[in-house]
Amino acid sequence: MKITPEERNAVYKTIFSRRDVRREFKPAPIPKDVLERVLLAAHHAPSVGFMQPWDFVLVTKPDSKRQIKQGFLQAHAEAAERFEGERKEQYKRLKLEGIEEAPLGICVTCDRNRTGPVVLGRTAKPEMDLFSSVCAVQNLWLAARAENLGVGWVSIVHDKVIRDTLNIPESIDIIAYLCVGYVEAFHDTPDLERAGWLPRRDASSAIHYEFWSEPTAE
Ligand SMILES: Cc1cc2c(cc1C)N(C[C@H](O)[C@H](O)[C@H](O)COP(=O)(O)O)c1[nH]c(=O)[nH]c(=O)c1N2
Repeated sequence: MKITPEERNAVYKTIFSRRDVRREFKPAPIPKDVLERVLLAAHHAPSVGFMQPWDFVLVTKPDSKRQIKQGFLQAHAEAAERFEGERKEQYKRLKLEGIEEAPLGICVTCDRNRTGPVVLGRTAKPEMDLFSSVCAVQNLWLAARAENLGVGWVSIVHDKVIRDTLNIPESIDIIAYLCVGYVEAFHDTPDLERAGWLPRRDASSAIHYEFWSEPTAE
């Protein structure tokens, strides 16, 4: 099956216009068929040894969101102390989650024992199962964008809060907590870029031919 130029353009459009969304979530629920398509796309991610270590815990109860939001507030306050001076003040001004505003939360997990102790492709690099679940996150993120759904990844929460709130067993790793919902708009550039936190690196500085090369001073 060949991808047509129009289809290729749609893929690139989706990739380049995907954003991490923390604000402007609309409360409208996500139709079941739309959510099923997005989750099916996530489930079709690549995985080491085809172990498919992920699960998706769907969170809609206000009480659960409230608990996770409380966890965010605590971790966020701790995080602020790690920055200094103006950077700290800038950090505190950033909006870094939409836990209660988004109609849906999705916790993506990784079952590191899913297919037994020896996994094809994991023998030299055991962390490959975790990376596989991250591939599922990215598939979900892009499929959601193609459905005009915003996704925001919230990692400023200790695992224990999410584990306790969602009753996730100790044997399962927590990979991501995602806020999902329709949004007012997708911005052209990342929030952190617009806020002056960091610029996008020049793409060419990330590409090295054959050997590692230090970035040249501009
Ligand atoms: C593993 C991981 C973890 C986080 C993020 C991303 C990833 C990949 N990002 C989103 C991040 O800030 C964002 O992707 C970049 O700023 C680039 O913006 P776009 O995603 O292109 O809009 C993120 N954003 C945020 O507001 N709160 C958070 O806790 C996190 N955590």
